Amino acid sequence: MSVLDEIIEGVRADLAERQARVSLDELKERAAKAPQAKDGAAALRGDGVKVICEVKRSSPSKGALAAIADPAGLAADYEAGGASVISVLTEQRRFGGSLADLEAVRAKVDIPVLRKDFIVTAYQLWEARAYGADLALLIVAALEQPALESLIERAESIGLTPLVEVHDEDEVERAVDAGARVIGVNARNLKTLKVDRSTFERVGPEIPSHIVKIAESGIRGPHDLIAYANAGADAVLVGESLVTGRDPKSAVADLVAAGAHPALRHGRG
Ligand SMILES: O=C(O)c1ccccc1NCC(=O)[C@H](O)[C@H](O)COP(=O)(O)O
Repeated sequence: MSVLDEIIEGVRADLAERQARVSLDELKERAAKAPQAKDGAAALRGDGVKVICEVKRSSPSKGALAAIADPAGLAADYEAGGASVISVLTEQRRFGGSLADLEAVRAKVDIPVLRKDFIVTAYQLWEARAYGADLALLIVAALEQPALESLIERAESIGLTPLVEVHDEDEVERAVDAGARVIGVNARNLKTLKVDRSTFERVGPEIPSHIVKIAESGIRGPHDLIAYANAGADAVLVGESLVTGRDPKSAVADLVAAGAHPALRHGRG
C-alpha cells in the first residue's frame, strides 16, 4: 500500500466517524451561515508571485515539525507578512490538523483560506465551506476521473475554489479535462515522499496559460521562489520552512518581497 493509500484509509475512517455524528443537512445549514467565500483564484493572480503559507504541525516525511499551539496567531503573522492565502492542513493522523484549526484561522484572517486535506467525498467539501474555507485541495492521484470531475463541479457550485494537485504531465491532462482553474504541481513524490524541485520545470509548462499555476513543497527561502517563478509559477505554497523557522512573519515578508520583484513580472495581469 502506498503512503497516499495509507493516509486515505485513515482519512476515510475519521470521516465515517464524523459522518455518524454530523449529518450532511447539518453541515449544509452551517455552511449557509458561513461568511461568503472569497475568490481564491483572484487572490493568486496578478503581477508577481503570490505566497500561500501553510499551518503544518507534522508530516509523514518529517514527523513532528512544530507544536503550533495557536494556529490563528501563526496565520495572522503570515497575513501580516503579506501572504495571499493561508493553507490549513486539517488531516489529523499524519499532519496533526483539524477542522477546529480551520475555523480558528478563518475567524482571524481576512485573506482566503485553503482546506488542505485528502478530499474524497462531497461531504468534506461541505465541511470545508461550513468551517470557513474558500479553497479546497483535490489531489488527482487520489481520485478516479469521474470523482475528480464531480468534486470540482461540487466545489465550484458551493463557492469553493478547487486547487487541483498534480505530480506529472498525465495528471495535468486529467486536471485540465476535469475543469480545473487552479493547478498545484507538488514537488513531493507521494510514493517516495522525496522532494524534487525540478518537477515544476517539467510539468508546469504543460498547464494552459489561463490556469493559475502553483508550485508546492520544498521552498526553503526566496531563492527557491525565484527559481519557481522563472519556471512560470504564479504562486508558491510553503509549509515546513515557515513553521520551523524562528520568525514566520519576516520569512513570509522576504518571500513576498522576492515574489514582487519587478524582474519576475511575467505579465499575467
Ligand atoms: O509533507 C509531507 O510529508 C506530505 C506527505 C504526503 C502527502 C502530502 C504531504 N504534504 C502536503 C503538502 O503538500 C505540503 O505540506 C505543502 O506542499 C508544503 O510543503 P513544504 O513546504 O515542503 O512543507
